[in-house]
Amino acid sequence: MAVPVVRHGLRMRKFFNIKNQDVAQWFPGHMAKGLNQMQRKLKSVDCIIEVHDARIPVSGRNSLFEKRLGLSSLKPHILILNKIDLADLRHRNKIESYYESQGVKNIIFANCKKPDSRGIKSIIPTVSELVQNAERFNRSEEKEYQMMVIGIPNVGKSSLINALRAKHTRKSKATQVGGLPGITRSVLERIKVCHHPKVYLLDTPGVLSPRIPDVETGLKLALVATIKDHLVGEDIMADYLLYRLNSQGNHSYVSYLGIDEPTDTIQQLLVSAAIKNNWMVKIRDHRGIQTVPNIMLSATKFIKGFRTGQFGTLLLDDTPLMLEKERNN
Ligand SMILES: Nc1nc2c(ncn2[C@@H]2O[C@H](COP(=O)(O)OP(=O)(O)OP(=O)(O)O)[C@@H](O)[C@H]2O)c(=O)[nH]1
Repeated sequence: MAVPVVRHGLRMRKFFNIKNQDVAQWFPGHMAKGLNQMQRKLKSVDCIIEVHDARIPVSGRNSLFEKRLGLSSLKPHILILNKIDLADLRHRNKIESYYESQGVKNIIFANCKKPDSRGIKSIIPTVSELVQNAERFNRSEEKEYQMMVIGIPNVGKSSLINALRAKHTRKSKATQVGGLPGITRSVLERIKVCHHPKVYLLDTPGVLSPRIPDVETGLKLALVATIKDHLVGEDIMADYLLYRLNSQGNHSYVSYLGIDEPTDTIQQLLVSAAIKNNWMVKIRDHRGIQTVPNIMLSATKFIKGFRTGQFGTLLLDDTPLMLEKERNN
């Protein structure tokens, strides 16, 4: 346990620290195939659209995309930071300058649930401009543009395709959207998303980086539903969420869970929430059948609160961390 400090009126741990976590076990396997497919299709692509979750604007991007697909060095590349309805973007300019220092120039903040929003509207014009100003190699005779949408699982790639299609063709859903990571598994599907100019998109399966660099990154990926909950454990995810909320002085979980006061002890939070909400479970022990607080249900509800925006807009990456990373590079 790290040394406690008082932050935002709450006595809490200074660092998030869990021991003996083998982060490698959180990697879901079955992911390498997707990248090979994408690499094979690269020749027929004019622009790469990478979607990432704006709540983790810096963490968790797959470094293999850069290595295997070249990104901006080979083809025009746009980074879409999606789910801005759930993300705290007060420091949007810091995110942009961080990426600028990394050579990522084209960033669009978007909400793929709103086809008529500003971010979504700006995508096709940005793509057209980038492609017109780029060397199209073997595709210079082609009138149509083809883009490939890439990203880690569950960041909204299929939703982006549906939003563009709804916006520019007035057609409804073309590709399946899911709340669980890894919905898009099939071969790359080619979908028309705009008539003028003619733009096609290739949907791709979500591909995580094969190496999760540290426990915190793994927990952020799990909280934004990129790694399946059971691989990580809802109790650990809930503990990290509590730590992040408390660090930001966000105690809105108190009223959401109906508990009496903020706490930095996950066990206390889960037990009190279960008792207050009557989330109980029957277990059998040496004394017979007992009714006890269902702390796993509390953890699931707490995480759901985060994912559905009940604690307001949030950022799981720290802006100072970005700046520190920037300095170290
Ligand atoms: N709140 C919010 N939810 C979004 C947004 N975009 C997508 N989602 C939700 O995020 C979840 C995943 O969306 P998908 O479009 O299936 O994500 P994907 O990247 O194609 O997922 P994989 O196929 O697993 O790689 C779904 O529940 C979507 O409804 C957004 O801008 N805001």
